[in-house]
Amino acid sequence: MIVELKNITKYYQNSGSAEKRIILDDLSLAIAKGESIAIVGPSGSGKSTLLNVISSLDTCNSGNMIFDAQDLSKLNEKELANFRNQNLGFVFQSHHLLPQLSLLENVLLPYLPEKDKTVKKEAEKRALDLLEFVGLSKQIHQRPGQMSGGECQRAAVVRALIHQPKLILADEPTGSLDKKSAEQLGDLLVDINEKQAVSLVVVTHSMDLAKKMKKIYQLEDGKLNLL
Ligand SMILES: Nc1ncnc2c1ncn2[C@@H]1O[C@H](COP(=O)(O)OP(=O)(O)OP(=O)(O)O)[C@@H](O)[C@H]1O
Repeated sequence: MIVELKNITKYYQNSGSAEKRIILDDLSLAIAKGESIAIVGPSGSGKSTLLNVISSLDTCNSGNMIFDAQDLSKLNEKELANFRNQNLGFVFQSHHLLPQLSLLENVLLPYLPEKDKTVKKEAEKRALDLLEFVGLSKQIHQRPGQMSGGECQRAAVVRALIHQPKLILADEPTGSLDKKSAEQLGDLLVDINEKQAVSLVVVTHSMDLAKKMKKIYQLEDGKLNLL
């Protein structure tokens, strides 16, 4: 398993109030290595919260989160940050590329402080290969403002992959795209999941995107149901 959530409970409680608002209710989930899953559910059902718990960006009130056989509850903040940097790739609804940098520079940004020339060269080779894989090899020197929304989002996927993560977490990755670009991005994520040996968790309102994943879970009343 790449991810095992065991009996996760997460609630919010206003200060001074005894009432708890339960978002994740004794929820368990196992994601196999190489698997792709979609999490769907009504607005406010806790999808982003769940994604944040999986990525260790958010804590839960009880339960365990195991990643690749490692119990994350045993790690401190600094160790968690290292864990995220090494193992996870994030794709958001907006691409968050820096407008003043070229596409290639954006993708290689995490390697800017890198002093080891071999590591840098290898990252550059990976960046060029991945940019070719997503069909952007001709645009590597263009800036985000000179590219379409779909192209920027594909570049954001490459940025998420550049450090060879084990798991990609995507929160509404097609939410800002038109139908055709959304379709292309969904296919790209599936292709990457299958060919780059990376597991994939996608949170979305789009059933078109969800259906491309191997499993679809519906989050409702704090519980996950396999559709
Ligand atoms: N820091 C917080 N304090 C209190 N309540 C919060 C906090 N963060 C989130 N919530 C509540 O938790 C619930 C779940 O939020 P979440 O963003 O996970 O839902 P979602 O399913 O991703 O929604 P959407 O589909 O609209 O993005 C919401 O009702 C939200 O208001």
